[in-house]
Amino acid sequence: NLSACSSKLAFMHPMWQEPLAIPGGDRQSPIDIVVRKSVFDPQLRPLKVQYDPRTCQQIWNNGYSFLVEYDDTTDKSTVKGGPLEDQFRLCQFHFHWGENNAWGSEHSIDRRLFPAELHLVHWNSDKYSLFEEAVIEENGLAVIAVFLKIGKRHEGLQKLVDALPAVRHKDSLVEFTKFDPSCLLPENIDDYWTYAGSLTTPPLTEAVTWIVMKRHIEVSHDQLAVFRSLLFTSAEEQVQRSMVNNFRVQQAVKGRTVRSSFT
Ligand SMILES: NS(=O)(=O)c1c(F)c(F)c(-n2cc(CC3CCCCC3)nn2)c(F)c1F
Ligand SMILES: [Zn+2]
Repeated sequence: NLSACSSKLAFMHPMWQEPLAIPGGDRQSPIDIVVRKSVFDPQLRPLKVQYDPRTCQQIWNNGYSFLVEYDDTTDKSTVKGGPLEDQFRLCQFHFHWGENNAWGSEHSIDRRLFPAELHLVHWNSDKYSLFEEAVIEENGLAVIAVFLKIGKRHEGLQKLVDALPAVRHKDSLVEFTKFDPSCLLPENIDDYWTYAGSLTTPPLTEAVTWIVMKRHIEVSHDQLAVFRSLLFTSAEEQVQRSMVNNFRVQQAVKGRTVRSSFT
């Protein structure tokens, strides 16, 4: 059962050494979302997502995940509404996944883990002029999280899967264009949980408004297996390490309220 697996997770080697001092430390991510403790907020509006596939530029392996990066010099691919007061520009999306299908997501719903989790990273272009600026501000980023389940093949994802062998090693980069990330969103994006959190990778800054989708998407076993063929290590390193279990350990909720857009 999953509880046994999650306790086993505790003994797994986390992807990186957790820093001793964390900035602030009272709104860290990821967390377990306890559904019965979430609070319905009728003032949460529908999310407005507008992505232009022409802003898609490249994929690179940063040694934590593979990032699909977008041109964020104009407001062509944006998210607003929902819990957001401002407009946020898409800068990249990436995933977190496990060594098998029993775990891999960063967030969980009532302790239920998923085999993988998609993060669409946006920064507040109403208040800041660069991602690097926004990443240290408390209302700087908005990340949309979508859980992945194993099931039927995801046709839209296949173009991305086919490009992954070209970025197998850390620091490799390949041109990747005309990809519309809205194909990775569930049909219904009106049902989500939202809470104040942080980046789950360094610099772990407490800059993120998290928007966690209630509905998951399906990808095939073979598609997810290609994610696991990536490497944490660069081509020069002697010992190659498979890029798997690239999720952070879950953090204390510390009195935060998780709001839901649905009852
Ligand atoms: N899991 S997450 O929380 O959705 C998540 C994010 F939100 C991120 F912003 C990043 N992120 C990290 C950098 C390096 C920057 C290098 C310049 C200084 C700022 C960090 N680029 N994007 C990231 F890697 C990630 F995993
Ligand atoms: Zn992430």
